[in-house]
Amino acid sequence: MIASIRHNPLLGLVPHMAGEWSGMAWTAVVGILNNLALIFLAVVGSYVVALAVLRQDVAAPGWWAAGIVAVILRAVLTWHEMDISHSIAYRILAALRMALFDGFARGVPARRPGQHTGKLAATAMGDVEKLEFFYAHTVAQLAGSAVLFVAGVGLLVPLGLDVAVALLSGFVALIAVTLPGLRRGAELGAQVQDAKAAVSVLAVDLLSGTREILGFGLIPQAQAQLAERSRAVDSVQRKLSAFLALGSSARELCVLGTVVAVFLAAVSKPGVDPVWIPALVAGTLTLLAPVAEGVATVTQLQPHRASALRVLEGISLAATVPEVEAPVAFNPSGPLGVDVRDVEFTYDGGTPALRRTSLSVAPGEHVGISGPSGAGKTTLARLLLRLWVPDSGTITFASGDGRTVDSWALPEPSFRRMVTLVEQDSPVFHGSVLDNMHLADPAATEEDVLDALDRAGLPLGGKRWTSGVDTLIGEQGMSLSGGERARFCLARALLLKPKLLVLDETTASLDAASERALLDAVSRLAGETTVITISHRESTLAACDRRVQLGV
Ligand SMILES: Nc1ncnc2c1ncn2[C@@H]1O[C@H](COP(=O)(O)OP(=O)(O)OP(=O)(O)O)[C@@H](O)[C@H]1O
Repeated sequence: MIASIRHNPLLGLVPHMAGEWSGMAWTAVVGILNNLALIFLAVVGSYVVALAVLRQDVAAPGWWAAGIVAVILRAVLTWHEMDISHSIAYRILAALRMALFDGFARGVPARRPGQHTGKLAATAMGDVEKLEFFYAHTVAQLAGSAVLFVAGVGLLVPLGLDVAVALLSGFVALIAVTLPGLRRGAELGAQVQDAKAAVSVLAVDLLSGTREILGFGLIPQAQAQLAERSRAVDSVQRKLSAFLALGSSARELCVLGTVVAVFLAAVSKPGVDPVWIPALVAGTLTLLAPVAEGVATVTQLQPHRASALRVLEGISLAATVPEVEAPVAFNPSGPLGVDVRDVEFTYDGGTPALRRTSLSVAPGEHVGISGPSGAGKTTLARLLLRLWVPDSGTITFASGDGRTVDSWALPEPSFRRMVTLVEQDSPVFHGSVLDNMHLADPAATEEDVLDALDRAGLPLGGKRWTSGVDTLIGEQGMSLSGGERARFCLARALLLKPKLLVLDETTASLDAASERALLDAVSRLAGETTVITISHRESTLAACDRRVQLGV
């Protein structure tokens, strides 16, 4: 798949905008009609002027009427062309971004060291915007100028083969002056893209490290780094702009030369009425100008191709987990037991993170898992959550009445409601309490949310929560204390009434009182939820029915 899209990524993206094909074709038709109206206007205008200058004659009313109709048509068609290409552009933007975020959602949990949010953001923003204009406008423009050019050459043939050949030679010259710069243009285009992605990567790093930057007094260095990378974009962008301007001037010279050649070929032809010569020149000029632009566009497609490749790679990110092929209905009313049998897991290119591990947890049991740093405790939690697939071994769930099912046979939606994870740094998003709770369960009512918060030991009372579930908690949950945040994330998980709850170092950074409040909340789940608590803290492990040591 990746090999074939590498070959022609611009074509590879076309199926992802299937809903817009007819709109794109219609834009091309409107573009052709608009260009035709322009050519017609140039021809009529030149004819009327030539008649007045060369013959001191006034054109018949029909010519004036035709000119006025052409002006009105131009105005209407230009507006319509812009209108439809803008609305298609927005829809293409949305279609590509949705496909891209789908890909990110599938593939990003695997997080390889080379992956960076800044690069992904640059792809989702810059690359998609560049492509949106290309598909919504440029493709139609290219198709339109190609159709008109072929028609124009055909129309000139009856006037004389040499006139048509002059026009064709102009086209060849346009390509000839553009081709030598192809590679350099591609190199500069790629450099611009890389430089922009580097700014995006740095911006994401700086934003996520704001506290460290302030804490270590690194503001001048951060500003200098950002300025340096921005200057790098500016410098390479200026080189590219100068290079493109040079190419554009060369093509304008070709257009001028072609117009002169057509003029000479036409005037040397006996029987051609001189009053039509200016019209022929104007027609040639208006026909050739968009072709020159089209040649420039086609030969400068490398950055678009590179953008399309990045977007396609994002869209086609391999899923970190396979689709459930033969889903099994399994929805016990009570807590879920779990049997981990000989499970092994290694991250891409790494050493084994979890070595041959077996563990049994009975329905309703509260088991504590400890072990040295790097033993694979978090990895096990993520395997239990089906974020990754074990390299070998099995994970089986069991109901209280003894029925069992392979983890990978459970349909995704019911699995996500039954098994849930709260980590030490579970994300809390910008927005209200309710917004955050709706991430877990979009159908949760205010009462459900208040109940879950109560059960997690964080009742919304007092001045702090005057707006109740509408209280804003700020980006990354910045207005919550560590203890509140842990209970808030626990409440979000409890909203789902999970049958297996995995807590990964949830109490790690809490003081004794906050830890107690959270453990009390967990102990109230006894009988309805199986709990696996991963922790280094003796006090947290002491609250478990049983302990298991990993990596010894
Ligand atoms: N995304 C990843 N890519 C590559 N290697 C990873 C990744 N995540 C963890 N590892 C490696 O896998 C091993 C197990 O990590 P894991 O986080 O599961 O250990 P842990 O027992 O939870 O450690 P700690 O107690 O320090 O949290 C470690 O050697 C770690 O470096």
